[in-house]
Amino acid sequence: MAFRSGFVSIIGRPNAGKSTLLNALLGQKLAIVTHKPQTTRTRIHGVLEVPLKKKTKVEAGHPAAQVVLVDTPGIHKPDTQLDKRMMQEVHDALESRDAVLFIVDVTHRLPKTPGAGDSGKATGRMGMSAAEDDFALSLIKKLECPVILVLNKMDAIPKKDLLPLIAHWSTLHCFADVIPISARKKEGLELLLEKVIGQLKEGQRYFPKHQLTDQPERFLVAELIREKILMLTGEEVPYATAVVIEKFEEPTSLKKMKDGRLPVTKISAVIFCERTGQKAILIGKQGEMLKRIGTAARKDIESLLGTRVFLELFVKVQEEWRSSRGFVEDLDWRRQLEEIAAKQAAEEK
Ligand SMILES: Nc1nc2c(ncn2[C@@H]2O[C@H](COP(=O)(O)OP(=O)(O)OP(=O)(O)O)[C@@H](O)[C@H]2O)c(=O)[nH]1
Repeated sequence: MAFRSGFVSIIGRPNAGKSTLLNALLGQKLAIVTHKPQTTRTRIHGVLEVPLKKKTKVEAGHPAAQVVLVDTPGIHKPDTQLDKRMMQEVHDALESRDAVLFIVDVTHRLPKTPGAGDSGKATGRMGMSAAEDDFALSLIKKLECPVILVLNKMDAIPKKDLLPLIAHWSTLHCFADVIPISARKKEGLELLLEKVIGQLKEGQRYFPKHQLTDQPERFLVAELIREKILMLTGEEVPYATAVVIEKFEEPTSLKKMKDGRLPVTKISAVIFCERTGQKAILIGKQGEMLKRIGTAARKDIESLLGTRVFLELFVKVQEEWRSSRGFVEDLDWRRQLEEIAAKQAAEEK
């Protein structure tokens, strides 16, 4: 069976489990995950190498493949410049894809269908939920590539609820397949992969075999810091926060030092927030909150980089940055990368 390859975007509403699915398929934490909606702000490429699976009496099998998975921000109606940027990332991720995984959180109650008892009109939270589903569906309706419906969080509902869910979603769109999974428990992923590879065309690798992502480590580091802020602070603070790495000094060698300890990566990061009150929360009494964020992030960064890490964090106020187009665009890691390259080139001259 010839090698297959392709780009597969994972889209869905905030909190559906897109990042959890990406990490589960890759077997490695690439995207940050929290219980808070709108955790993911940019699209993340995760490169998955899948070995050949031979056909058996019970399984169809599949050829070897490279699947480039694209995690995206949750689909929502944009409000601020940051929201607009996040939705642009979703639209970009839907451009010329080989397949799309439309992921749905099955713990969301289904809106009532017309004629089922009362007026049939969904109101309140449920009505809003139906409107958000409609908005998400309107994006996939325009696609020409196959869309697989992924019913996630099956571990959290009774099995008997599956059929009504399939019936409901099948009336809304003609999906290439419907696969129930639990991304958290890693259930149903084999079948999902089989179906995904079934949609890919024969072709060469897009990325070298052992490359996990196109996102450089310094940006993964910024995300790990943001994840700890999301986990440790409440209310509006996490949403008003952006992390920018200002210094990222890697050790010259990854070999252990003479005293047997691992070498050190020196990192400085700025945490931007919108108001002085938020800054006070992020720093905490006698710097206690910033210390907790730093300690938690450092542990994860050390296991990502395989070195010890010296991490310095600073908090700065940038009023209403989420509504500033220029600031939001500067946060884009692809743009930051271009700027770093330009700066280095200027220094070398
Ligand atoms: N019970 C259960 N919870 C899950 C499952 N998959 C994800 N979750 C939880 O759902 C929450 C959201 O997961 P994420 O992976 O961050 O969701 P997302 O779609 O990437 O979210 P956004 O970045 O906000 O768009 C987290 O608390 C996850 O642990 C699952 O299969 N079962």
